[in-house]
Amino acid sequence: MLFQYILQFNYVFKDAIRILGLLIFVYGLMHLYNMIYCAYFGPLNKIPGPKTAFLSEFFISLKQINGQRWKWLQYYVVPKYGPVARIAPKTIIISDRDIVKQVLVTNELPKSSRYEQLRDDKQYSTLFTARDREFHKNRRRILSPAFSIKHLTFLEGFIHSCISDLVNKIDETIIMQNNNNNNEVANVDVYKLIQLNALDIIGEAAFGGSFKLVKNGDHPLPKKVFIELRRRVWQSMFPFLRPFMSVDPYLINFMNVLIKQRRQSESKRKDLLQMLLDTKHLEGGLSDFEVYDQCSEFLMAGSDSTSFTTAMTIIELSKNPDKLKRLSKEVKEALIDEEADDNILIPSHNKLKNLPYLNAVISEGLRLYPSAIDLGPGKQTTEDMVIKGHFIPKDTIISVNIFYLHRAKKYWGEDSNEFIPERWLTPEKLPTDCFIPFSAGTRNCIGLNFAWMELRIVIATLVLRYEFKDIPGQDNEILQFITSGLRSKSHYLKTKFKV
Ligand code: HEM
Repeated sequence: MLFQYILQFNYVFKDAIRILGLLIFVYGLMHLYNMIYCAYFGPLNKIPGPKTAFLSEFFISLKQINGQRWKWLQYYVVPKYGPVARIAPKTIIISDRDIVKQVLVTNELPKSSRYEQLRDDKQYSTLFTARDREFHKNRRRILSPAFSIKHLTFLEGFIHSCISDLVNKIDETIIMQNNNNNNEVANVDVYKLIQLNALDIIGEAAFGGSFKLVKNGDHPLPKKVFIELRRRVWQSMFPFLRPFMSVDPYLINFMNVLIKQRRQSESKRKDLLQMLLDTKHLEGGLSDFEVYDQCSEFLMAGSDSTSFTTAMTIIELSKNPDKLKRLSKEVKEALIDEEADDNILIPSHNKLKNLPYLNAVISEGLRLYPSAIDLGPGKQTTEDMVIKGHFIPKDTIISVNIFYLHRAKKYWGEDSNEFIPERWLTPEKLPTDCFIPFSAGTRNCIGLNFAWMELRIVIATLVLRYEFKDIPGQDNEILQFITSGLRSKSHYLKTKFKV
């Protein structure tokens, strides 16, 4: 009896396995058919591009993981396939000024669904990851006062206090390397220090106080936030990993304590954190979780981006002594009657904001080294459309090639890859619509004014106090994950005090 039962169960079990196998096979076949159909016969098949990349997102995800996606696009895909190229089953990259304008400004296409994967909690969007037009408009309206010209004066104080740490650190390095002789040259890792300085500034502006990274070299919070960013990038590329990856409780605890302390404290700093907390009573104001989420976003969006441009601009100046000299002369003359505080002169933004050569140098830095090389997660079409003769079906993801627009010879001339700030002194001759380091349209960077202020003050302080000379032969390979940076995370310059 038992034997018969086992035998019968065995038959049923085997049949079930066979049916399951057949179902999996049919599903696989359908999936393969869909993949091949979408790749080579679907509505995007007229757009040129590397054929293997049409089959699956996997190819581009692999390049994204090791930071090389941008190089593949700039030096292989765009030269070979032109201004509208297909780089994945449903993704194209555009490298044409008119098309970019249409996508970002005229049609204002919404962000792609990939931004949802970058959220901590899929239900809660931040300003950066918002897709719904109305939600974004409302959130932007609420957050804009924190970045307004009026509020920048409060934020400027935070920048100043962090820059004194930066200057003290560089001074200390010069003095230490030269056995207390102030007139000698030292090798200073300017790239690294500028990166730490930008994090300290965001710490001051959005987390209640500087992380003191320049001074002490370490603080767990920024490290954890960047691990968190990596987690989100991974889950955006491989959504099935989401259930296995959770946010580090340290981050939430840190912010919870900070928010609680701030709510209880009498004296309120006028920083970004406070501005966000004060929205609680407004319509559409932020909950405590959203304040935490938004501040973390400022840290991710506002530190590496600003520090990359600042550092690369200083590195370019160190390779171009005549331009460095011209800039420091302009800054020095503008500050002739400014008093140094504790022997450190950190210029006020008011004195710097209209200096033509300083602005030209920064624009050139932003042009050659835009931290958002292309708007990777992209925009998404909401209906079929024709762009400059190309049929683009609904739900296509469109990546915007900022790097190409900034460097194309056809827009900027034969010297487009060279660092020539002078070109900005006659802006009427420039293709300014091809200059979009902060993106364009309603989804442009909310931190634009803050970033410009930081760039001006940091660069002016440094060129006023030090002479820099490049040390050739260092690894200058750029990697791009969400923002870009040097692979080596360091670049040394020969640095000495100005006489
Ligand atoms: C040189 C420095 C910076 C550059 C080049 C830059 C660039 C950009 C770009 C290209 C975007 C559009 C991204 C997209 O569409 O996916 C953006 C958006 C954004 N940036 Fe920046 N950024 C900089 C500094 C900052 C700073 C300092 C902050 C904040 C403290 C910040 C916060 C944001 C936020 C919150 C958004 C989303 C805005 C929205 O969707 O309304 N950025 N930035």
